[in-house]
Amino acid sequence: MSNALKKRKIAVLGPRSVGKSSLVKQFIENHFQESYYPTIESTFAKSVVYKGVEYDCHIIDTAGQDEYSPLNAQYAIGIHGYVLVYSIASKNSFSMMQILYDKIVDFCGVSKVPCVIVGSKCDLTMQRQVDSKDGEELAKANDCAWIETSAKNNINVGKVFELCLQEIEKMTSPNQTEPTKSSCLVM
Ligand SMILES: Nc1nc2c(ncn2[C@@H]2O[C@H](COP(=O)(O)OP(=O)(O)OP(=O)(O)O)[C@@H](O)[C@H]2O)c(=O)[nH]1
Repeated sequence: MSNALKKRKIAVLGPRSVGKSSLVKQFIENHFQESYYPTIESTFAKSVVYKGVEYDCHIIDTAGQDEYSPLNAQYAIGIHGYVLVYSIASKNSFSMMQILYDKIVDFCGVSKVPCVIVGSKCDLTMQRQVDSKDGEELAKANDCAWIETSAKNNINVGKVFELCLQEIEKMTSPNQTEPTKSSCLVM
C-alpha cells in the first residue's frame, strides 16, 4: 500500500466579513486578528489526522461573495469539499448559504457535494440573529454537516475541518484520491 498522503482540497466560501479568513488563520496559525483585511484569495496547507489517517489538506480561503457573484470555476473543479461560512450575527449572511450551495451543485452538475455549513462568531451571543436550530435544519435539508464556531475564542475551529474530511470520505470510495462523484470533471 502507498504511503503517500491523501490530498484533499477544501474551499472556504461565504459572504464578506463573516470570518472565513479568521477561521482558516486560527486553524493554520493559531492566532486571531481583530482588524479586518478583505481577502483576495489565499491557499494554505496543513496535514490533518482524521480517524487515524493523515490527510494533506489544501485550504483555499476565498474572497467574500454576494448573491450576484458568479461562482469561480476554480472553486468548483478539483475541490473535494466545501466549508460554507455565515455569521450567527447576520441573518443576511445566513440567507446566502442556500444560494451558495445551489450555485456549487448547479455548477458541478451534481445533486450534492461534501459540505460543512459553519455559523461563525458564536462568541457574539448578544448580537445573535440566527438560531442554532435554523442552521442545523438548513444543513440537514441539504445533507451537510453543521457547526458553530468562534475563531476569536478558538471554539470548534479544528472540528470544522474534521467534519469536512468526514463529509468528503462519506462520498469518496476507499483509496480514491481524485474528486469524482461529488465534484466537477473537466471534459
Ligand atoms: N467576535 C468575533 N469576531 C470575529 C470572529 N471571526 C472573525 N471576526 C472578525 O470579523 C471581521 C471579518 O473577519 P474576516 O476573517 O476577515 O472575514 P472574511 O469572511 O474572511 O472577510 P472577506 O475577506 O471580506 O471575505 C474581522 O474584524 C474579524 O476580527 C469571531 O469568531 N468572533
